[in-house]
This record gives sequence, structure tokens and C-alpha cells, in this order.
Amino acid sequence: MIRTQGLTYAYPGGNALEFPDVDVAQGAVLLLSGPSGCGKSTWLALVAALVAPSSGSLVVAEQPLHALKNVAADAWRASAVGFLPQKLHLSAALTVYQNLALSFWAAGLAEDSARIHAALQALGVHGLAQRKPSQLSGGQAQRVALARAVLLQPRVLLADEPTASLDDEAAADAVALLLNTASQHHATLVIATHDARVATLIGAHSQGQIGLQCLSLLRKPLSNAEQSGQAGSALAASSTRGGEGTV
Ligand SMILES: Nc1ncnc2c1ncn2[C@@H]1O[C@H](COP(=O)(O)OP(=O)(O)OP(=O)(O)O)[C@@H](O)[C@H]1O
Repeated sequence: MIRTQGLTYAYPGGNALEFPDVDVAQGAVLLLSGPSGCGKSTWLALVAALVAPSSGSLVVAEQPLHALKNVAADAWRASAVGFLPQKLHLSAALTVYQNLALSFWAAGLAEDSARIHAALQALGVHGLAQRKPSQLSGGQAQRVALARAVLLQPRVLLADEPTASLDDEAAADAVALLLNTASQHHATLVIATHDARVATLIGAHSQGQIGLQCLSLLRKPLSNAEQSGQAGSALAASSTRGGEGTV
């Protein structure tokens, strides 16, 4: 779940970015769309506790983030948040397997080989475990990065521009993969993008929509099974900032 209220963030010397309030149920999907520069990456950084808001409140996976500082924020992020960045940040010097193993180290956990193999298997890239990232296709690398993102069973999965520079077929595959993977882990999924195709790909299943000045938010529960008993809260959208909200 992700709940924000009155969230703002100001870069040093810059105007404050104001974000709409959201209330996203555990296991639901949030599409974070808007033109370049409107604040999508900043919002993701706030939700991942990489930066602290200038004002407002933020609760992610039941954790009030204002209560988290430095090391505690790092530990919380490692266990609660899976991140699929636009630039995948796979270490070129390490194998696919070793890239995933790094996640355990970052979270202060003992390496769990069985879990690494299972994560790679689930995304169909198990056979590539001993390859280096330079020996992967773009799609294979994205699957490896997604396996890494969900390795520690995060409550929230954040994907930044996952369809950038993909053709239509690959973009549809990438979105389907994200939806399925998040659903399997019952993770709340956020896709940040300015790619209009993503709204279309998710839109067929959408339950509600809010249009705002800069960010437009579109959400749906992950699956029929999960939304029974949850749809109300998944759609309990509020848009007190930015105006013109409709659900
Ligand atoms: N480190 C920074 N210092 C000052 N201003 C910044 C910094 N990073 C981002 N900004 C500004 O904050 C605003 C929001 O940036 P952000 O990267 O969150 O937007 P975005 O919607 O993710 O853009 P894009 O789709 O191009 O990645 C922009 O006006 C940007 O210029």
C-alpha cells in the first residue's frame, strides 16, 4: 500500500513540486504518468525513501517514512521495495547470478542460492545465470533486473519507464511481465512513464482514473481474486491537489 497526503518536494534552489494525494491498496497498480520533468522520478524517490519530503506524509507498506532515517531507511528499502530502474544498473563485472546475490548483501542477509535460482526460473532466464550482462539481449537484461527487483519479496515494486525504447510487442511483453510478477508477489506495482502505450496496455483492466495538472494517476487492483474485498480501498482515490480529479 502507498498513502500520501500533501506531499511536496523542493530541490535546493527550485520550486516545490506538489504531488496529488494517493491511497493505493496493497496489491494494486498505480500508473504514474505525465510529461517529462513533472516529477515522476522524484515521486519514486520519495516512495523509496531515497529522499525525504519537504512537507506532507507518506506511508508505504504500512511504514510511515518520516520515522525512518539513514541506516533504517536503507534497511527498510532493501526489504520492502523492489526497483526496476530505466537504466538497469546490472554490474558488468558480475554474472547474472552474482548480480542477484548482491541484493542479499545489501539487505544484510545471507545469500540464498535456491531463492536466486527460483527468481531467475520464474522469469525464464535461469539458463543465463552464469552470463555477464553484456552477453544478454535487452529483453533478457530487463528480466534479470526484474528478477533482482522481486528477489526479496518486496511489498512495493517501482518501475521507471520500463517500456522506453521498446517496440510495441516488446512493450506489451514488458508490461504483462510486470503485472504478472507483481501479482505473484502480491506487491503494489507503480509504473512511472510518459509512454502513452502503457496506459492503453493497462487501461483495458482499469477501474478508475484521476486526471491532474501534471501527474495523472490510473490504477487498478492486480487481479480479480485480489480485488475482491479490496477494490473499494484500491479505488479510494483522493485528489485534493492539482484539481480536475475524477474517479
Ligand atoms: N537534482 C536536482 N536538482 C534540481 N532540480 C532537479 C533535480 N532533479 C530533478 N530536478 C527538477 O525537478 C523536476 C522533476 O524532475 P523529475 O526527474 O522528477 O521529473 P520526471 O517526470 O521524472 O522527468 P522525466 O520523465 O524526464 O524523467 C524537473 O523540473 C527537474 O528539472
